Amino acid sequence: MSLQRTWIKNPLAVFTANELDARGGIVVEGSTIAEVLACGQLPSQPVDQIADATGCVLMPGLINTHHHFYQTLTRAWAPVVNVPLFPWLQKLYPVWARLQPEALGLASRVAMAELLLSGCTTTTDHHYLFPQGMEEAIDVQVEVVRELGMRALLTRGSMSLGEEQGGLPPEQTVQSGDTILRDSQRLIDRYHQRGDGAWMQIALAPCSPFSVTTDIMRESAAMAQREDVRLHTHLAETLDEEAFCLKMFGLRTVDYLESVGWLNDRTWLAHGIHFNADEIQRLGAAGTGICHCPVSNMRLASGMCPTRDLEAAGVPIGLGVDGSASNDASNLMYEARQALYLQRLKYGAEYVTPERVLGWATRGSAKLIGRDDIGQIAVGKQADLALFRLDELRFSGSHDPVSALLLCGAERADRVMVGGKWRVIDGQIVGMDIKSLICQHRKAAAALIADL
Ligand SMILES: Nc1nc2[nH]c(O)nc2c(=O)[nH]1
Repeated sequence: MSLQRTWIKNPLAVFTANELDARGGIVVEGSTIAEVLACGQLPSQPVDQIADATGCVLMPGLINTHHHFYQTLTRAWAPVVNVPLFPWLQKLYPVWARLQPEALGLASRVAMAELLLSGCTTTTDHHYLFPQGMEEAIDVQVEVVRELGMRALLTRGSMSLGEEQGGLPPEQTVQSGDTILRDSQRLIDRYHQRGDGAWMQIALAPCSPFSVTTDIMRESAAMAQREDVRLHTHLAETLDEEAFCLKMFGLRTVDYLESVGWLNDRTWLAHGIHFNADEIQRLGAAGTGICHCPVSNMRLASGMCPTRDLEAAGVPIGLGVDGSASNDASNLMYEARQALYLQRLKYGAEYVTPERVLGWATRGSAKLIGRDDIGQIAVGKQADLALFRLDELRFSGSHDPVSALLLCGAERADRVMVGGKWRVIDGQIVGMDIKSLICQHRKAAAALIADL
């Protein structure tokens, strides 16, 4: 049986994340991109369907490389609106310790729906809370990913260093090393897909230096190498974390990372702000990736990721929205806009261009999660695509369409395709009752903080 061929025709402009000319549109065959047409070029063979992209910017689906979906239940919670990371976490841990599977399912659905509507086709999630009753948290998320038809890299997060051992999280939120490793192995065996076109992948993600033991860092690295899966953690997010590492381990953060076997190209780090020049060179030599989370870094006043210095040293840069208790939006286009403006303050307008930032959100993010089959428009890549209409009021009078996406504040895709299937049409998620989801999610969010 021949595969269905769809010509996405007549785009106003195309951002390919490479040097290709795709002004003639692209042909999708089954789940992949079969033809990239230069200006005026026609498909080489007949097509079954035409998708009219008139007035739209066509681009690769965005890729989100850091999130905590469950935190959509604690957005804009008054007690933590005006505090930095450590007190923010200490106030929130007891709330999050109440999380149960149904609420996690709703939270994950809300986060992914927001991402999808912002043009995101692949997301990661860093889930590190497994209180009683939540042993199958990642399994719950797998079901939601499948329901929404996105690609995902779900990370098995963990916390094992409780307050009694000098860590930050309370005892009821930590697990034993054995439990963490057993579940990590189970999830890899059950869900991790390999190769081009993978829909579901698993990575290992001990939470942060102040919430996990060195043993679990080392053992996770060993398992990741044995199973060939990726490693993820928070690092160098705040100066409090740096002080913690110096006090607890007698090491700066990157030395600590190296000491536990993580300074390599299997690892990508969330935030990556507080590095010195030598550490930046070492991260680059190792090929360790950094996920820049500008909104969270501003919200928690954590600092500013040194993206240009990192890139100059060879560090791959991607983008992430971070958890919704510190952003509080799961909109990757909005995040890209914030990255553009924040980074311009440090590195100037000439370096921090819309194309560079969209590159971080697509091809750069793909590299962080070890994928070459997504994040750009080229023949043979997965047909993960986003189309943004530029006929809304906010774009009126704009000239350069790709720049306009960020400068005029695009926030909602008109159409989104994942692996050749339309998941968003006319700005609506296919088959999803958003009103009902909001109603259930709001109830779950209210229940989580009730009586506190
Ligand atoms: N922005 C965030 N940083 C963190 N560090 C840590 O241990 N947990 C978190 C988190 O949820 N968000």
